Amino acid sequence: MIGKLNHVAIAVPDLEAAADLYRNTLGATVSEAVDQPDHGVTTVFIELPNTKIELLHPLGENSPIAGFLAKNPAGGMHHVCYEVDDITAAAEKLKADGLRILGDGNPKIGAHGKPVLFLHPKDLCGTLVELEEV
Ligand SMILES: CC[C@@H](C(=O)O)C(=O)SCCNC(=O)CCNC(=O)[C@H](O)C(C)(C)COP(=O)(O)OP(=O)(O)OC[C@H]1O[C@@H](n2cnc3c(N)ncnc32)[C@H](O)[C@@H]1OP(=O)(O)O
Ligand SMILES: [Co+2]
Repeated sequence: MIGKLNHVAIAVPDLEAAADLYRNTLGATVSEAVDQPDHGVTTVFIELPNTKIELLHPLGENSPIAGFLAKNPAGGMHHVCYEVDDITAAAEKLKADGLRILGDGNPKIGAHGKPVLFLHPKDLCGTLVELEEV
């Protein structure tokens, strides 16, 4: 069911410093910061030859990444995102297999304008997984 690795997300306490590090020290192609109010985060995307890195910083008072950054104040790897062809079919199969879909259970439009959803980290080897329909 899952296809390509779309991105690996890293939560960071200082988005500008992290973007500078990837741009100037690691020599990567780094986007501008974009607020994602529907997701409670600000994102910066880094283009790599075979995938993307998503830098995440909390936006607003109820950011879903606030707890993670409180536990990991220096930042850390937050989620991996796998591509799927049909997110509704994927969600139905995963629910039938007992995995918990986070939020209201329905896909939302993600940073690339495509439907995304998240699966509980305790159901997937301690790793928060995002699915993106491509
Ligand atoms: C920009 C849009 C989109 C895109 O297109 O790319 C994005 O990427 S948006 C990214 C931000 N959005 C989300 O992460 C949405 C889904 N996440 C959530 O709903 C929450 O973050 C969460 C997974 C439910 C965790 O919320 P939290 O408030 O931290 O809850 P708990 O404290 O109850 O955590 C439960 C349990 O899970 C552990 N945990 C939390 N976060 C992670 C994580 N990222 N990876 C692995 N494990 C995680 C947490 O430590 C708790 O464990 P215990 O302490 O053992 O109970
Ligand atoms: Co993501």
